[in-house]
Amino acid sequence: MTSEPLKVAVTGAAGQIGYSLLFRLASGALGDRPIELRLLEIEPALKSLEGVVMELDDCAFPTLAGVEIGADAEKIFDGVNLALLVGARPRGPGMERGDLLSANGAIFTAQGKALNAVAADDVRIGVTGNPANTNALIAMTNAPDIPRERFSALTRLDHNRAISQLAAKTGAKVTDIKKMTIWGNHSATQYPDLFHAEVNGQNAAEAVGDQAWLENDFIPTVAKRGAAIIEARGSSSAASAASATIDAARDWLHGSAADDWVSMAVVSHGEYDVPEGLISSFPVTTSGGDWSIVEGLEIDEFSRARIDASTAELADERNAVTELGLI
Ligand SMILES: NC(=O)c1ccc[n+]([C@@H]2O[C@H](COP(=O)([O-])OP(=O)(O)OC[C@H]3O[C@@H](n4cnc5c(N)ncnc54)[C@H](O)[C@@H]3O)[C@@H](O)[C@H]2O)c1
Ligand SMILES: O=C(O)C[C@H](O)C(=O)O
Repeated sequence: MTSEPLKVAVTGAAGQIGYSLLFRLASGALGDRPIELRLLEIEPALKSLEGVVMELDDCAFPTLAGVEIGADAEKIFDGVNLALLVGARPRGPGMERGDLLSANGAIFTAQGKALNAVAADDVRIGVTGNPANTNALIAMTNAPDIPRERFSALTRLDHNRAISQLAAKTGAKVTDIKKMTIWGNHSATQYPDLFHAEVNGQNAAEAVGDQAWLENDFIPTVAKRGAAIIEARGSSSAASAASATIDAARDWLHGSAADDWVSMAVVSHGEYDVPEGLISSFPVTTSGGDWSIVEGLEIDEFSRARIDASTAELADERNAVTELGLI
């Protein structure tokens, strides 16, 4: 195994999510391999980022091999093995994530181009900044030399939220819950699926045995959790988003558990009739740095309608960013 540091870029590093994410990355959340952080920010935020770097230094983390900061994407992304694209404006109260398309889309055009030019051959790119799926699509389209399968958008937070809600409902431990799936967009149309999930080996929908709860409580609670947090905190989820960003990156690099799968928004090749080329959330397993969509699940009418609604929204977002000239 190489002891060369893993070069990890984080954008928006001086933001809320960055303030949690950087310390977890630096303290070994991705494993024992030393890590070199490459932190990208806009010029006005660099001073604040310098303060965060002082704090990173002060932690004396054994796994932190170096930190570089800057506002030039081509310098910061040079040779990176993992790029976590967090930097983007968050939504405020009353906004939908799709409202951020034009505000944030341009960031991902430029960053996709920069990654295409200078990232390491083995780069993996995880997009957390909203609207995450379509931002990942923009970055992917602007990076034609990087395989499309190296891009993903974060739906792991939704996945974790769904596990937590189901555990609370059934009295099970979160570790007793397997095979959770989030389908579609990281938005209010997402579909958290209990029909393929398991609680202690039992089908989750059967274990719950309460279709009204599933439809009127579970699905909307998970899908609208981001808005509930904005309403309560006055700003969007940060520590939980950082934690999910790490869960997703760790499983992508090191592999998912043998008896389980995870949710990742990845490029569709037409699986489950999701239109080709969209970045949509699927059940995936990961191994050796690659993901594969779990195939062969039976999709009933209830699930079909919800997957179709969310992927229709993704197709609309793709049309919108095409019209904006971003892809
Ligand atoms: N996918 C998810 O599950 C999920 C969860 C929570 C938040 N988010 C999203 O993550 C994003 C960041 O959230 P936050 O709370 O950290 O926001 P924040 O406003 O606290 O931080 C964003 C940071 O990005 C920086 N930035 C802006 N443009 C940039 C650019 N071109 N290059 C580099 N940095 C840039 C800003 O200066 C700022 O420091 C938002 O879009 C938010 O909606 C996604
Ligand atoms: O909801 C938001 O805008 C923030 C984030 O995407 C979340 O799900 O918490």
